[in-house]
Amino acid sequence: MSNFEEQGKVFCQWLESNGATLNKDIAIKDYRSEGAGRGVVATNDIKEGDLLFSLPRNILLSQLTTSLKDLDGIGKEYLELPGWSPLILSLMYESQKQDSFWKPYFDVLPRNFSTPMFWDQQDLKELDGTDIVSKIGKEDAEATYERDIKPIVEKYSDIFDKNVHNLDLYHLCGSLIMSYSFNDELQKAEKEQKEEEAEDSEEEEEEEEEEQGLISMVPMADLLNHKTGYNNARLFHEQDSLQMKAIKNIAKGEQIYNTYGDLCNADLLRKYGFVDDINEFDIVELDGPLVVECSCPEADEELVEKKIDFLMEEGVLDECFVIDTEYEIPQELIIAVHVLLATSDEFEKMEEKQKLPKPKLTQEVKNVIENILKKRLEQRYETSLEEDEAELAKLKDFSNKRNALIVRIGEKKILKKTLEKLQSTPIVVEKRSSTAINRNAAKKQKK
Ligand SMILES: C[S@@+](CC[C@H](N)C(=O)[O-])C[C@H]1O[C@@H](n2cnc3c(N)ncnc32)[C@H](O)[C@@H]1O
Repeated sequence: MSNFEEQGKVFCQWLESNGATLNKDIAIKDYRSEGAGRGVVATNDIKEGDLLFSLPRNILLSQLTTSLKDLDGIGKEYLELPGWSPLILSLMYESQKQDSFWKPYFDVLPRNFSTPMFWDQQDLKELDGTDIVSKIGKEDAEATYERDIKPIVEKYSDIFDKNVHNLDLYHLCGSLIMSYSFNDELQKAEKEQKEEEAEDSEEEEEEEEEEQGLISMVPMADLLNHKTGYNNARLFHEQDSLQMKAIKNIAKGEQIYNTYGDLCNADLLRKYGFVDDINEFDIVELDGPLVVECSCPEADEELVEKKIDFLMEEGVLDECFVIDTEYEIPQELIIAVHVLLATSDEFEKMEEKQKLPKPKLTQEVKNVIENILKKRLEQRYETSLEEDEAELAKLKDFSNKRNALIVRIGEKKILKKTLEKLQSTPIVVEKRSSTAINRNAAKKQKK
């Protein structure tokens, strides 16, 4: 038996000896040849609704279950850290503790990640032009390390070793949380109750309401891979346990897939380090500045700022407009372009009445949006769609370059198809007051 298999076996024994139950018709399987690490397979036919495994809450690893909380001194302090920091610190601690309760679990967790956070400059270059670049967040993560983690590690030198519990381990644990954790709603309720009993301050209650659940590591549930369109299992958060159940009939030999959400390839790559060859949830973002630049290239800056504020207040303009695999132009984008094209008189009226124009696709608006799509397609990427497709055909591995190419190709296809669809969409001819006529009238009045 290989070490890889042996670790899987020990992990299952650990689960069962701690109260978990595993359906006899499932098994852990090695999917490394498909670039997917471990996964879970049906070893016999499974029926929709069947329990695949049940996990008692005490095996979950969270800021509330880690043995860190029982150590003198530090207890309260790490729990008060914001965001993921309490769980990151818990993982940093438990992962290096030789007699950790979760040792068999850590032994099956990866130590390397293929997310862009860990790519070298050459691979990162492959992402140029895509929506991922601005979202990798390595600098923000490192700032959090300096602010929240490092001071605790240094302060409690009897618990932590700064040479071991360092930035590398922090990145590893942060990446584990990013790609393996779950939000446990029921534990959140318990946590709230406990903390409310301890401190009944209004401010804290407000903070907790904003939380989405208690972020936890859920051994075994996190062994399931994801494949868009193939989801056949779901985790149910019951009072005493977490239960993974089949949500479809699963035939013998099929892989059991959880869902990580309806994620586009850019998000799958950024958070999980893989992409789907075909992904119906792919999207492209058209960012606000590009829309403004194409709609009013020479307009007076003050007016443009006012228009942007107005659009944001009305909820039309956000950081970006999103187009998906339906290839439709968002109504909000059409409205935004109308507002950005408006003369100062027209805009004054909109502001006065607090009324947005209708999302009519006039010739002028169509031209601007075509230009936005062309610019996004032609100016941001260094290669063409055809070049990318030819390059992809040559690659047989699961490399970072291949993943980046698939993201680029997905984005470019959406842009091209949206452009084609827009070009074949008939325009709305305004009977009386087209924007252009309004503009001329406004100019005449001024004279
Ligand atoms: C929740 S874990 C699933 C278990 C994981 N395969 C393992 O060996 O530990 C999520 C990670 O599994 C891998 N993964 C999940 N689905 C995948 C897929 N369809 N193709 C490639 N890798 C996948 C990615 O590395 C992802 O970050």
